[in-house]
Amino acid sequence: MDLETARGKISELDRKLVDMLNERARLSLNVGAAKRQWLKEQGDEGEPEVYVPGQEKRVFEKVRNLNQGPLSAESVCAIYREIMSASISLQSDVSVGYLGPPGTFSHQAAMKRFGDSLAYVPYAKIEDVVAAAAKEEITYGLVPIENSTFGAVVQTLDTFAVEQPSVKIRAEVYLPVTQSLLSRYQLSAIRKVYSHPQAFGQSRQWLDQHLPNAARIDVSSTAKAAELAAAENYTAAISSEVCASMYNLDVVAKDITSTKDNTTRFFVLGQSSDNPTGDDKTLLMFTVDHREPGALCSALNVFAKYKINQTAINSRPSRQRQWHYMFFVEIIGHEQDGNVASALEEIKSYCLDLVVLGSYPRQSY
Ligand SMILES: O=C(O)C(=O)C[C@]1(C(=O)O)C=C[C@@H](O)C=C1
Repeated sequence: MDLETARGKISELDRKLVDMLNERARLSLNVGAAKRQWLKEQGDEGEPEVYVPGQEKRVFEKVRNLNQGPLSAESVCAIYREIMSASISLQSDVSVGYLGPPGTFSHQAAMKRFGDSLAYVPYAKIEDVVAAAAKEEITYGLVPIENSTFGAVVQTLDTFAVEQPSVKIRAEVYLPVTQSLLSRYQLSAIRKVYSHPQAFGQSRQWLDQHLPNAARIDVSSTAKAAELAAAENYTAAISSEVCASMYNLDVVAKDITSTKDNTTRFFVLGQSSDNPTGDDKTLLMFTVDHREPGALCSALNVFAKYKINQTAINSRPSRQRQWHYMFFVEIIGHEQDGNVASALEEIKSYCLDLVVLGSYPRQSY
């Protein structure tokens, strides 16, 4: 086929594609109206949830399976990400808060999950993102929960303990994370390194080897670190490569993370969890009476009894009583699944307080 013919055919197809995209958009408006109507029938005058992670997972799985190439599954999914982003923004004005400034891994994870058509709002602290989501200053908030190299993000767990009744986890997002050393200086001239404690933890071996004498200063985010390194002499930041161009820095060393496949998991917080999809996880937060021998063990045994798998367990000081802990346990299943509901009922007798932080579709990306 010659150039002119091929371009002519593409142009014809583009016309059809735009028509079809708009047809899909009109259907999405119908979906929005149907959700509103359903809520009204339930006597709820509030706004329906526009972002439905379970439905998006089904759409992504379907288009992946339908795809015959030559486009890669990733390309088709990226296109669909933007189609659904536009669909969300058509249904409602949706804003997503994240730990800023722009360029942080939280920002990248938010963009990965919500696409280009929504409004993004940076906050200086994880606590501020959670509080903003709780007050509905933003529609959704995105917070880091754990990293595959350095473990739990304790600020997020501690914030859940404070804000727990007012936000629900709605979705999880995984983002591959590559840390780099950014600076205006060569390695030998660097005296001080700024970064977030998580990024220092993920790059400790490289730093010990290559910059053992440079001071390591914790700041609120990796993008904040880049901003500071751009303004101060003889300093560097451990940050994302994205921040090099954003803050006018050079990439002095690329991929300094201690482990391969370093990945951070994030939660999307909103007003409610999604409906069960048949493949969900649930995060619980509880305390047990530590004067009772084996209290934690008795609580966890309930999950074994109902054949519920636990995927993670973390503990944080309760801050109410010394040597008293808040446990965070993630299990397979949805709060509304029969076996989970029964286990939650039973486990209450072993817990001083039990909060379901949310149920969300299981993701691998
Ligand atoms: O099915 C829905 O609930 C929709 O709002 C439609 C749609 C889509 O465009 O496919 C849009 C946003 C949701 O996150 C999921 C799916």
